[in-house]
Amino acid sequence: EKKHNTPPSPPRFPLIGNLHQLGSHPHRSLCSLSHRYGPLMLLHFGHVPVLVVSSADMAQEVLKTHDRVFASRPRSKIFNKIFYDGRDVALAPYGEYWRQMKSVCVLQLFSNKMVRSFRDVRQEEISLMIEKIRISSSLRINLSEILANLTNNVICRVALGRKYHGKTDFKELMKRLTRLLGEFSVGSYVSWLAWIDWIRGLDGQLIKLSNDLDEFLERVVQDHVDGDGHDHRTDFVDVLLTIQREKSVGFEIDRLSIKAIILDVFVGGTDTTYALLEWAMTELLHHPECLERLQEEVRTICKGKSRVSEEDIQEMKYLKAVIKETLRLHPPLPLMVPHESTQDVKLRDYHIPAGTQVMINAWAIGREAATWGPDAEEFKPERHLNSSVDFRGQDTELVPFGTGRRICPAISFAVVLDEVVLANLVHQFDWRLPVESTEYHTDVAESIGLAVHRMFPLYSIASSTT
Ligand code: HEM
Repeated sequence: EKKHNTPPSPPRFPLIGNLHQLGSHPHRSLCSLSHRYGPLMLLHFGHVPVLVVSSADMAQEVLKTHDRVFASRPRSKIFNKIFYDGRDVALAPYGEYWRQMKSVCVLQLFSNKMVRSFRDVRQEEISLMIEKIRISSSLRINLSEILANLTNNVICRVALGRKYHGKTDFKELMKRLTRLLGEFSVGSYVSWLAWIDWIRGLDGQLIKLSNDLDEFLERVVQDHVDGDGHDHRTDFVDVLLTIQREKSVGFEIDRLSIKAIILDVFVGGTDTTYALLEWAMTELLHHPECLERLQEEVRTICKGKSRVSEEDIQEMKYLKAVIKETLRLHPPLPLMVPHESTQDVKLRDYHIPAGTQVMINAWAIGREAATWGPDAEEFKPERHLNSSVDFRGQDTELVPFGTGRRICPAISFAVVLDEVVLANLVHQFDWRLPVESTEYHTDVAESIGLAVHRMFPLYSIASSTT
């Protein structure tokens, strides 16, 4: 029998396979490896074979041509413990349950109508943020913290109907969750032995956290059932409870599914949406000429207005280019969410067996010189002004939200929020870096974990223009 052709693999160690090559920023290490071994590599994380995709062409093959074959997710004991055994959307295996839940997301939770209905939530939270910045005008502020709070507040109000403060603070739970998931992510598989020890230590934490999260979500859903303590606007829990009551989507959705979807919204939506804003401000502060150009656009279109509205945004071409360029260089989920194949398939000349895990390096694809030219590493929003390449799923050159069946269902939701926040920030204030930080920060350290934001907070100085 003819031997199957497998994609090129870097040499590996017994037991750990290629884990030692990942380092703390796997998207970067995998990108370098792909320069040597090609856009389709077969690595081994421990004993698990993982296919790594690092070019727009190969992403086209995997996520477009063979979309259906690669539309499942690897099962992970850890993630399943937290995410209600894959009853959420993001980690559900490909199949009927996932299809129904995804369509609830696309048609009901993140529809254009729904996104529009939260306009005043966004505006109110932006006004609160602007006031907070204004009282610290000319002082050094922790902009990262301000942006993280804003994102968290908006998503809390949209999903749960109100902000949750207090001792069993949801924010605190989310912090614990992100930290734990980050530690479990490939970035921390430092060495096999250390890894085993450390899994043991984390196990207890995991069970405790998963119980705390469930208790919190249970309370939120029960509050909604009882009609307690949230505002009159229809939030995500309301929508899901209505579907449950009316059995309106042709399948049973129970309380577990509701809690699982809400958890997805927080885990998938908060850090990502925040990271995009933080990177956009970081790049603008390092490229004053871009900041100036953006300010000129925003201030011309909103001349005489006290704030930027969501209609104004539609005309702001440079603003959209800034967001796009930030997503290209800093995709908040640089390795997206892992996929898994459900059938044997041939990719180019390679045989890929069913059950293969796949990582798509959106970060590497955004920096490919073949697509983006010799200045691919540079922040240049102008490059998008006369280009039709977009991130909404049609072009595999830019895949910060993925593409194909598993594409992020909340693109508009996230982008509208980030655009209107960014426009208001530069409309109301002039911005600069504190003197002591301008020199070192040309290559800003990235955090470790699934969603990549800055390792250290962005401090900056705002001066009010009004
Ligand atoms: C800038 C912000 C965001 C980015 C960059 C982002 C990126 C992504 C990516 C890369 C995927 C995986 C695609 C794939 O596997 O092929 C994804 C999936 C998903 N995202 Fe987002 N996302 C963002 C915001 C949000 C928000 C705000 C929400 C919810 C409120 C959300 C909910 C989801 C869900 C539920 C999935 C799973 C879809 C599925 O498995 O079928 N995302 N997102």
